[in-house]
Amino acid sequence: MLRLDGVSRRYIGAERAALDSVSWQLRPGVTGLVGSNGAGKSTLMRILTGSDAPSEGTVEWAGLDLASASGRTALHRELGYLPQEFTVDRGARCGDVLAYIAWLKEIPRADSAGEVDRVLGAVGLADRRRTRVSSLSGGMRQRLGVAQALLGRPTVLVLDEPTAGLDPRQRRIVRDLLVQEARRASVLVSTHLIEEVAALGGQVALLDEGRLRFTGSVAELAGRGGGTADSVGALEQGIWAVLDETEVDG
Ligand SMILES: Nc1ncnc2c1ncn2[C@@H]1O[C@H](COP(=O)(O)OP(=O)(O)OP(=O)(O)O)[C@@H](O)[C@H]1O
Repeated sequence: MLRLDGVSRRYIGAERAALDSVSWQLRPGVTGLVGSNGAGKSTLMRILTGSDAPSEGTVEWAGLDLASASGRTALHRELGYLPQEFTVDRGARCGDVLAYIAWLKEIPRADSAGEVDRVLGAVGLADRRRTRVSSLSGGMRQRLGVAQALLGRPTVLVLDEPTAGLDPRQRRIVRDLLVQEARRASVLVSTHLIEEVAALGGQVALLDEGRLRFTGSVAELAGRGGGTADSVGALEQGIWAVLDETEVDG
């Protein structure tokens, strides 16, 4: 279980904490992470994956503190992460990029080629193994980023806006893929699209100005908005209701 306890993150010179006393754990299945621009979603994801350290509080994976090298190593064996800015050598071929990441992930050499083909197929890039990254469209590059996160069948998947820049059909392909992955993994997906949260189902975590304002199921959040989980309008209303409630509570 990946877990945050009292986590805050203050960037030097910033007026407020990017994350403020967040205690939370990532559950099995899919969780949509929502919040407005600057709410702290990417910061939370960097801290959860051990890419950044909290200013206060602890992050634990399977009982090990991510402040320790052993904790980070244990997590990285199980983790697939798509950071907000996924950058790779544009001159490299897609298959080589993935083979290199497979090597970093310590996937056995005998399995590497098969695994590269599997993840390329999963994101609809099966025919792009020898294509250079520079020749991909923006949406294809984004899907390559999703593909690298899937290498090695991780049990924890953290994806920062994986469907950003994808057309509706591709968004759906990636979304269905994540729902499928969530049958055997804990999947955290940040998004600005409420309809995406509805389509993913599962859990929702709502961040606002660095504070975790809601965690619960899509159905619960929609219920706060006076509707059912399949209603995007009810989910939007639910988010507003949560933010209003918290303001009143101070
Ligand atoms: N490296 C940094 N240095 C200083 N401030 C930062 C840094 N990274 C993020 N911030 C600030 O921390 C806050 C949270 O940013 P973060 O990127 O985590 O939000 P977000 O919810 O992912 O936003 P978006 O939806 O726009 O991607 C913002 O106020 C941002 O300006």
